[in-house]
Amino acid sequence: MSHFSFPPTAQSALPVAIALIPLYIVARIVYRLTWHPLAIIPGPKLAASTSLYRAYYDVVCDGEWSEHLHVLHERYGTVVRVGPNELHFSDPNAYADIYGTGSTFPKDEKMYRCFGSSKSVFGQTDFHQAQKHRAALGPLFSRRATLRLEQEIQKHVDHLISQLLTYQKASKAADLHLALRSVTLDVVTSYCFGSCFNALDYAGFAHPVAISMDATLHLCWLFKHIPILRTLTDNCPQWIGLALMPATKGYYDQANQLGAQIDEILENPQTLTNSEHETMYHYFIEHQGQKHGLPGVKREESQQMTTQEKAQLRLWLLHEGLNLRFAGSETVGNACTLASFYILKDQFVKKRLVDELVGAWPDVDEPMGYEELEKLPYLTAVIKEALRLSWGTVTPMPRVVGPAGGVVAGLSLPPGTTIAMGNTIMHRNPDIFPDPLQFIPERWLRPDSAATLDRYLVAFSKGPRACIGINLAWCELYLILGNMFRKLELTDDGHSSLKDLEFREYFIPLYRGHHLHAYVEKRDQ
Ligand code: HEM
Repeated sequence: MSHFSFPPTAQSALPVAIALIPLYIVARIVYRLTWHPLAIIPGPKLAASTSLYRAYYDVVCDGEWSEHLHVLHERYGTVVRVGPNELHFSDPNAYADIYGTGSTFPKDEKMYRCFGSSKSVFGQTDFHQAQKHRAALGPLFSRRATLRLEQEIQKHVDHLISQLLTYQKASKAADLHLALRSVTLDVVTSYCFGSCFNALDYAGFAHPVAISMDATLHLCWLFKHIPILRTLTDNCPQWIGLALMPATKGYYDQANQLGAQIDEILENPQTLTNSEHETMYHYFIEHQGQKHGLPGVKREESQQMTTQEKAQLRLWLLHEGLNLRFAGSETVGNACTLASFYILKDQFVKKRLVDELVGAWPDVDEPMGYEELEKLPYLTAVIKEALRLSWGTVTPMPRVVGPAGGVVAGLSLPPGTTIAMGNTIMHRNPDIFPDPLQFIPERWLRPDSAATLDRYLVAFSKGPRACIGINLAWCELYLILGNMFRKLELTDDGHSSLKDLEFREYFIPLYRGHHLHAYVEKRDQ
């Protein structure tokens, strides 16, 4: 007998255990289809049986889930069981119950861990822990703080205009998609970290971070459905990651850059005094961190921190930084690109917008601030419509019902149920937004629109986990679009079509079509 053979009992138990696996799987499926508390909710049987149903649409169909949800609601009604433990809603009232004021549902760990920033405000799934983070970071994004930093934002917008004007001399079309991605990247990095990526200075606006995002975003669904891949990626040496996926270079570059900045600050917090304005580091390190029970530190105490404490704080700041960079640039960039697309395609919209801007801002050499721009009704309507059709996030943001159960749209839900309602479902509801796929700024000009429409614009989500950067986002949208269409005569190069706005769903929309390009001239009057 071999020295390595199993004892007789284990030897006979192993085949039995193997034989029981299929039985267990079948029993689980039967349970899910019959006795499970969600068994009465309509939906595809396959979805109720296994989460591989969703994985198929996420991974194999390349980010097709949110589109598939529209089909499911057509077929099954306003509540659909889309996974063994998961419901998706389309009733507009459900949105308020899931996300609105008073909602304390935690975020779904299975989804949010795939982004690899669990310590950030965004990645914090626990409701109460997230509120502490929001209390610490919130003041950086208050309206007052944004107004204080308006000139900083304007500086980048001015640079965008002058960089676009270089295309006038070169007589070639500028890549507006990358230009807008670059300006939002520069704004968010200088606003949050006090050190700018200078993406606008790259030839063709092709900063590696702007490029790498599109090239790596699709990995998130693999990470979600095979979590070990996330763990391996986070822990493997960078050179292996780079060898396997050269497109991750931009991601690693920014993580290294941010990491170096954090190390410097932790080593010598006095460097914060040299900063031109307050950044996320000031809010966490100086004012708020400790106050809210987070691993914050006061400047003078940082020298006494143990290596372990420093590592904890470093990871926390890194996650926050990486997330803010992502959350703050792609979203605003997408909304600006989409607005530009429709403005350039529709001469009526363009004329009405330019007329309004020229009328309100006759002398282009005089600055026009955010607070004046936000009073312009047509510009406001264009921005709202662009937010509606750029969706914010396109993946329904999953929340989990707590141990006490919950009620959504009048339906009682058992503990542990994952619930969501996607922004595309809300923004494409024809009862709220007739002709939902058409870009119609005029819908926001109706006298009753503030009362009837505003609450259904959910691009920033709603409630206690809504976008923390909303004030900064609005300010950027007004300054970028207001300045671009007042100061420049932009003409579509004729190569983009509606097809290019078709997206794959990777939490945010991923546009793979031809980038919007435009010829640029200076507007004289
Ligand atoms: C047009 C621009 C923007 C849109 C449409 C947008 C949309 C959203 C949405 C829908 C969420 C909720 C995500 C979820 O529940 O999983 C969110 C959260 C968040 N956003 Fe934004 N966002 C924008 C700009 C920004 C900016 C400029 C920043 C900051 C630099 C920012 C930072 C955040 C953060 C930190 C969260 C997480 C909040 C939490 O989980 O409590 N966003 N955003």
